[in-house]
Amino acid sequence: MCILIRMSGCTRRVHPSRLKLMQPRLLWLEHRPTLSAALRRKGQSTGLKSSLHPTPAFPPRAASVYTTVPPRGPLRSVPVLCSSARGLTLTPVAFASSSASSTPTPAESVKTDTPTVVPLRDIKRIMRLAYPERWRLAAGVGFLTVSSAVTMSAPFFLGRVIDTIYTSAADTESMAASLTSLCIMLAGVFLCGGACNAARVYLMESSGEQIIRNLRASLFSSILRQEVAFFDRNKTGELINRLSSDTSVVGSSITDNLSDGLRAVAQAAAGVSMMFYISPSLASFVLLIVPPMAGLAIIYGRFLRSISKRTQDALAQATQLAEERISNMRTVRAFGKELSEVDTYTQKTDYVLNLARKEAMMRAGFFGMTGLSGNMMILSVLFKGGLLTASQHMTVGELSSFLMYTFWVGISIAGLSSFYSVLMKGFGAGAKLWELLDRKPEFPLNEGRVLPADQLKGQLEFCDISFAYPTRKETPIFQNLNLSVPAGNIMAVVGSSGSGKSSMVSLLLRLYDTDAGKITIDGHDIRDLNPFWLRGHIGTVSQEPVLFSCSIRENIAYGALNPDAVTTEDIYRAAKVANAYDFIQTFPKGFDTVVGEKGVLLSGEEPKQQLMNPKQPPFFSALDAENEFLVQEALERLMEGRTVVIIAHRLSTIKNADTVAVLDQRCIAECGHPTELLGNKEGLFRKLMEKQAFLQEEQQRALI
Ligand SMILES: Nc1ncnc2c1ncn2[C@@H]1O[C@H](COP(=O)(O)OP(=O)(O)OP(=O)(O)O)[C@@H](O)[C@H]1O
Repeated sequence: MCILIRMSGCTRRVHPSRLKLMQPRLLWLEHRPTLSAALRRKGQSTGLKSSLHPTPAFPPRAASVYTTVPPRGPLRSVPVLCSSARGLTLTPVAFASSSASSTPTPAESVKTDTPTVVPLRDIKRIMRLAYPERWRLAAGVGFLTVSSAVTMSAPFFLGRVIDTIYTSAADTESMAASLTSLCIMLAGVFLCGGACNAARVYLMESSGEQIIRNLRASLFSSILRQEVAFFDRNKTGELINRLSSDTSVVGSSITDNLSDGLRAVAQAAAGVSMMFYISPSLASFVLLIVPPMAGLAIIYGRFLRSISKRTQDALAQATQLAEERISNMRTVRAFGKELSEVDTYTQKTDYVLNLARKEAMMRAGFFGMTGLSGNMMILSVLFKGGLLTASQHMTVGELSSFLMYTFWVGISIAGLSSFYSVLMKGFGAGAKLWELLDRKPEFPLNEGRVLPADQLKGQLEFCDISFAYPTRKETPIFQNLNLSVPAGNIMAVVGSSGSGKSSMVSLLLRLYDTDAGKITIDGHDIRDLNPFWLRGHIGTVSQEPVLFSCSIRENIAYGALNPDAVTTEDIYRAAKVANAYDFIQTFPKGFDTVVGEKGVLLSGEEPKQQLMNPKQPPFFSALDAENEFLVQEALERLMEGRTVVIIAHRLSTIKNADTVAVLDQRCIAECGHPTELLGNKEGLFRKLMEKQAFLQEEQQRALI
């Protein structure tokens, strides 16, 4: 449909390659955001910038950007060739907006209250999660029942063995016969129990992993569907922590743990029943200890649930910090902040440690109590059971069986308390996950009108637009902004840093909705259009290149609607249209060169040409001049017949535009043909251009 171009103050050209696989009607090229812009986005003052040098209207940029737009077909992203200190890189760029991340306001953050009782809906959520695995889990429970029955029958039969030894001690032969048959039978039963136990563990663990995987997939899908403002409020590291750590805590709380918990319940129930069967009076006496222990377990479980939630939140914050610093390592290194960042991270992890210590204290007290009560139970059995045996009310075998059941019941109660505590941890960690999973995005991803291809001309209208970012409602970016871009025209948008050039593009891509006014494409309000379709018809090219850590081939194919259906010929054709084919072929692995995260490995790959002739001037600087022409040419080809919005600072780029719009004071202050606007000596555009020219001269002089 149309093309949006954002360009910086230095050399920049456009290079078409991935866009070959798509058909945008609008392309946007963007420059690298400045430090001042980054600071502004964080809501900080720009004092640093003004103390270093006067705020330029168009700050000089460090990198050149080459971008291309493909011809027909659905557009998802745009490859960018970027010549910088790292060398020349090729990148797919889907959205070039330099979005700001700002601290979530308490009202906007996901709620964090922990109710003291597990709400029924949380239990239902957990059950729903386990539902797809119901058959495996049911089979697991079946095997569990058999293996528990075997385990719990063991003390009874072992008691019989003891009684056989004692009662038939006089008749050695019959004792040996009974003992042999009993032992053979018991060995068979135990073998069967062992097999059932193994089957139970396998079924429960594999369905556990499946549940965790389903949970992660649903969560990731829910996160990716959220509107862009959601990501301004919720930080990447935190979301990643939810995806990795919280899902695992929740998943294991309902699988391995559930399996162990069920086993503990079954064994405790069977054990208690057998204790009553053998000696009701002794069982009533021994089990008096259970009610106080159960009360203690409930209090402990509640504490655990709340502390687990706090621990997961604290961990998410620590991960957020680590993610942000590691992904901006160059900035950290440039400012020599490694040690202070380590301190900050250590403080965050210290907080996690403090919470873990509190949990450890409670755990120590609780498990100390359960251990003590278990031993007290055994002691009481020996005491009272010994008296009953002495008074001939119990045989030695019965006492032995009873003692073993007491052991089992003790172990099962300990297992139950551990099950309960892990389950409570799961509920604690799950609170935030449910909110993320249930969150409805503010705008739909793939709903709304789709215009027939023949109706699409690419006329853009910004009508009375007022807008402020959701995280900074008090700072309006636009107020009653009006701008019209006729279909097929090239419109250059200029303005000082922070005047809202990128924000205009974000609104056009419907990354945010306007507060008032509307944006139309061929007279259709973009809010009525399907956002997925809309973005598919807008090519955006940013100066800030984004490469995924896979091969150049995969990076180019990323732009296609169905990357798996893209053939090698498609990739080569796209690269040729972008004038990037020869350049890519110079790498030893050609299109299979793995570019590494953000493309860093690409600069490490020495092109063959340089390897062959080390005396040649550095490859990239030689290629730059050549590429400048190639990319410019490719871009010009691609701009034909499309509406193009260029965000640029250099007069050489702007003067080819049909119209220039100058952004100032939250609206379009001047609009007209570049020559006409330059003719107005008092005009804002003229002043901006003079400042730019001055800066370039200054730059040149500094370089000399
Ligand atoms: N996601 C965001 N959340 C909050 N504020 C933002 C966001 N993105 C940009 N801003 C703010 O909006 C204002 C306009 O930013 P924008 O990036 O559109 O300006 P620009 O003219 O493109 O600037 P530059 O040329 O320096 O990139 C700035 O004050 C910026 O801090």
